[in-house]
Amino acid sequence: MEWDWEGFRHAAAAFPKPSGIDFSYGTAGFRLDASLLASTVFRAGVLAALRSLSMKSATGLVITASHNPASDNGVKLVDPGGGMLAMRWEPHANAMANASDEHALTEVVRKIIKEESIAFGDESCGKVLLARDTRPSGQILLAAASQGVAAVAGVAPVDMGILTTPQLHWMVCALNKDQPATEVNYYSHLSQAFRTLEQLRPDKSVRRSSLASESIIIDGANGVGALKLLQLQELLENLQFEVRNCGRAGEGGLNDGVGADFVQKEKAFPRNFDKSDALKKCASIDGDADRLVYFYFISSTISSPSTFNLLDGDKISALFARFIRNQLQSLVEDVEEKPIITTTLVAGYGDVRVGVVQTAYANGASTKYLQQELGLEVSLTSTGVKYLHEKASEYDIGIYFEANGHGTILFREEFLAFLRTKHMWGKPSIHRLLAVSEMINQAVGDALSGILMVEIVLMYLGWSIQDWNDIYADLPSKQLKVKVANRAAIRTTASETKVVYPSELQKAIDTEVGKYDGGRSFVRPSGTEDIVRIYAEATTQSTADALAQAVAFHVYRLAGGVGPQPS
Ligand SMILES: CC(=O)N[C@H]1[C@@H](OP(=O)(O)O)O[C@H](CO)[C@@H](O)[C@@H]1O
Ligand SMILES: [Mg+2]
Repeated sequence: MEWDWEGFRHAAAAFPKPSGIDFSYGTAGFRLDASLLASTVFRAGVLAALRSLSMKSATGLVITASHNPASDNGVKLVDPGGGMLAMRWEPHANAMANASDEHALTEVVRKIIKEESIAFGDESCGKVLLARDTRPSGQILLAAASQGVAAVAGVAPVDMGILTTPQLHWMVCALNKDQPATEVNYYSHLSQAFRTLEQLRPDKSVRRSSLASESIIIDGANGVGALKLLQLQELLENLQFEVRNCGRAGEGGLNDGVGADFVQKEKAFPRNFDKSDALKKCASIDGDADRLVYFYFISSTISSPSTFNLLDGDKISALFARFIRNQLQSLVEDVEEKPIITTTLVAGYGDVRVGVVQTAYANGASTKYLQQELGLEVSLTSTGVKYLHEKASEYDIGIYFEANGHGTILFREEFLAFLRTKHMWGKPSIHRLLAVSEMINQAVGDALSGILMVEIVLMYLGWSIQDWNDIYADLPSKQLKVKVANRAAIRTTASETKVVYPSELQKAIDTEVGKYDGGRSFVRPSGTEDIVRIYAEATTQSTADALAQAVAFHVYRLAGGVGPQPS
């Protein structure tokens, strides 16, 4: 098959790059005001098509700006395994997005084809699955991406319509395993696994604690996830949830005072929730349904003030880790002698490596709980799901979550194959682990499958949301942002916990940390905004606040702060 370069240039010329913008494939793809994105998504379509040819498998592309305002949009690329675009290809994405015109773009594409040894022939055929969230700009941008895919010889775009980001990841993964890449199959997979886990509950009569409630109220962020939750609900007999903020008239706009990012950052009710929901189990997902947090409110009494309780990604991770650990423990023959299962010797398999992956933003109390209470190995990576996912895939069972609520549980294929051959052992824990691997999205963090997992674990334990919250108390923490002239001026090491440049900055942070009992602080340049983030933890809220303030001041002073100086 001949590449029609003239046709390619012609197609690209219809999507001129806006001048004066430097596009960057950040922590999670390109994201910007929607009016500036047509050229970028066309080019992302071209890249997804090239990646498909290079891997001889289907890839994916989703138009979304997640928790950002409705006027923004963005594009995320999905690799054949269902994970995010291989980091090695990100420079290609940047080079293409920033090519000045169709001629420069053609040169960049030729270079990528050569570097990646992409072959074109009659037999070469690729496929790119495309989806979008509910943003008004989505349809036009998806059409641009589709034209980008079609501009590459031998690659077909397939429009999957409106989906959550994790649904598209799941479908790319399914398609490449020759399974039906349909929404119906996604729901039936999740709901079937949920039912299996319900049936495998050890003691169905386990008494729920007083606050345990079957029902759950979910804030859908007025986005795509809300619509999909309603579809999922139809297949679940024993799990009731009420979805608020579905984008109905009068409920407000996408991500506008609603959604997981809002709830996690503000530690406050999203719109359409209030004090009348006291003691109810509530959850919130983000605008593309790849993040999940839980929360509940306790009203004030004569002796205590009201509290808004957030159960973030760290707490979800701890709950999942506890469940996985318990299931594995019952696979070990001499449980008594092996109460701690960082590695568990399972007859016929050997050491099962279980690990939990966190970033430096994980609350110190969660790390302590995982290590000391559960006896699990905890690894630290840089911020960004792509790093956590990669690390988690090194384990037989790897649990990863960012504090913001994005995460999942990954099972190594060899370990699952082993479990499948051991069905005859008759141990329910084998069937439970297999069902969890079917229910929880193996491609990427998925709020929908996350909700099912949280609910089933609470059901097993007979726990209320408050019981779950009480597994550990978060250390008081504070996050601040400082605007600097050039965020690249700060360089870090040790999974972003130490500054290497400017070196005086780390010395100043160490001095400040030394002043506070139990203090911890680090700074890093954001990968999604033009700022430096400051994180501080201490034994009281006022000392955590003071430590964060002091460190923010040093960032401003030593790393080229602009605008108002932190006090
Ligand atoms: C502290 C924080 O929440 N950082 C977020 C944020 O990245 P930054 O590089 O910190 O801007 O957005 C990322 C993409 O959604 C997410 O992966 C990450 O956890
Ligand atoms: Mg998201």
